[in-house]
Amino acid sequence: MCGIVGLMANSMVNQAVYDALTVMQHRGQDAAGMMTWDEGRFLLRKSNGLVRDVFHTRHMKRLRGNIGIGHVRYPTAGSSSEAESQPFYVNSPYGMALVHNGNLTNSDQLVQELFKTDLRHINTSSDSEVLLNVFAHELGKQGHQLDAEDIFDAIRRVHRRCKGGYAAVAIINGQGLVAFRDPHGIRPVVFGKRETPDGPEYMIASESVALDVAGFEMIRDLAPGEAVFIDLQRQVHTQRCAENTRLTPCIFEYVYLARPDSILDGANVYWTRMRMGQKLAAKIEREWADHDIDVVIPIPDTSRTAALELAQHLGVTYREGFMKNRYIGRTFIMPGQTLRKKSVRQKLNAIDIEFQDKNVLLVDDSIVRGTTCNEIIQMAREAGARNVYFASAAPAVRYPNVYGIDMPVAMELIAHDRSEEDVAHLIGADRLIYQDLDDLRAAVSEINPELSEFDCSVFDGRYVTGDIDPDYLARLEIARSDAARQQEASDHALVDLHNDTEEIE
Ligand SMILES: O=P(O)(O)OC[C@H]1O[C@H](OP(=O)(O)OP(=O)(O)O)[C@H](O)[C@@H]1O
Ligand SMILES: NC(=O)CC[C@H](N)C(=O)O
Ligand SMILES: [Mg+2]
Repeated sequence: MCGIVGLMANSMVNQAVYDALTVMQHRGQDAAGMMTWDEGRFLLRKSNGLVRDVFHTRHMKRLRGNIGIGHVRYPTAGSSSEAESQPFYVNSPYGMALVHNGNLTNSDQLVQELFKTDLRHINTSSDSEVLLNVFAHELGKQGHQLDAEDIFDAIRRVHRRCKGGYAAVAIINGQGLVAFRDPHGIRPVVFGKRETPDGPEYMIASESVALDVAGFEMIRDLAPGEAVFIDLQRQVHTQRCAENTRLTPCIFEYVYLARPDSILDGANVYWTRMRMGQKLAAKIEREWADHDIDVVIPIPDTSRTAALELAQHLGVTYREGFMKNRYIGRTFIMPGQTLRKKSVRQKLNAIDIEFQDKNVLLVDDSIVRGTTCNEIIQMAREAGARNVYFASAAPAVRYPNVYGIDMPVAMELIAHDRSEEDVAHLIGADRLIYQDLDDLRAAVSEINPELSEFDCSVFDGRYVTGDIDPDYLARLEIARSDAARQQEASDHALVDLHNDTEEIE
């Protein structure tokens, strides 16, 4: 899950793109980038780091133009080198730039096809460069006088060729801004409008919170397989560009990935997390009616919403027993296990009096590798807790993700091939309670009854695109385990637009 944004405005877009990326920083902390279009010229700045570190005043001054796209990256393919940060650019046809959230599952095959049949070279191991080149190649078949129908025809063929989860926004030189979403709607994308005295402006983004901060009214989510094209006259064209579409959004967006103040596919993320807390409380009442929990303590940040609701429904005191260092980012999306582990201790510190001689129920939104709960349970014991119970607002994460969340290796998941008792023992909890999958699904669909199906692959091993088999997962494991990535060189030279110099105009 990266964050993407596209903006067509009537004045310079650089600051609004920057602001949108800042509010989507939680979707990717490795790299950030922006490409603007200034009457026939693309301008680029991208680099490793947080938004505030990547864009300095001199870069912002250079990013001129009324159309722009931006990206915050959390790599799920290739390396975390600067060369693979986004946006990507190709000069033919027209000149195009693209940002992508998600992960293509047939990227290797597409690289071969692009090289052998389409005569296109992919210079990195990023699937997003592949997606851009497939789109560019298909657009190149449409002839000279491009209109909305031509763009939609090209996207129709992109959907036929590309498999996996993808939400993308692109600028086509001299034509406009275009966005599309995969036929299963796995990754989110919304678009909105803002009226100005000079006419309407449009923003497309991964999460509605980006529209909120910039004062855009949400129009709607893109439907699965749908594309939106905004031409230079600010005319909006939309079309469903895939057959057999089925909305099965990634349920992990509601559990952890998205900000609680976003609304995705008509479901308010905050409300869904409240429901998760309520349902978890009901499970505890069902299965452990005579519990002896003295206090419910959340593990900041994401679990707070569910934990407070859980405590209220159980009628147990809720206390903030862990203080979070606001300057440390999300640990789950950090690269490498050593860094993640170290960061949990730097990020969270216990307030001893909330633990001394108490039976505490620690609540997290999910347990993935077990990095956080391992450390936290130890900290609770060090702080004097009598018994440490642990509850997860999501079911056990047992299977790899292949659609844009970087958990590609089953063996790295603490619950893979293990019973709940085994996990409880391993993390050192006196009791462990996981949410049931049906309850998690209900927590979202009760908020928006039109949402009935989800990609729940990390919980049930069922991959909605139907192209994932054990061989695929075995190959992914070899390529993307933490161990494999440690060996990979991360300093590939940046081959891209050559206007990214440190020069000040
Ligand atoms: O079992 P693990 O592999 O540790 O992964 C799960 C943990 O990681 C996430 O927290 P994170 O620190 O990324 O972000 P947050 O501050 O939004 O909770 C999530 O909220 C869990 O706490
Ligand atoms: N998390 C994502 O959406 C990643 C996008 C893309 N696959 C990359 O690795 O850059
Ligand atoms: Mg957390």
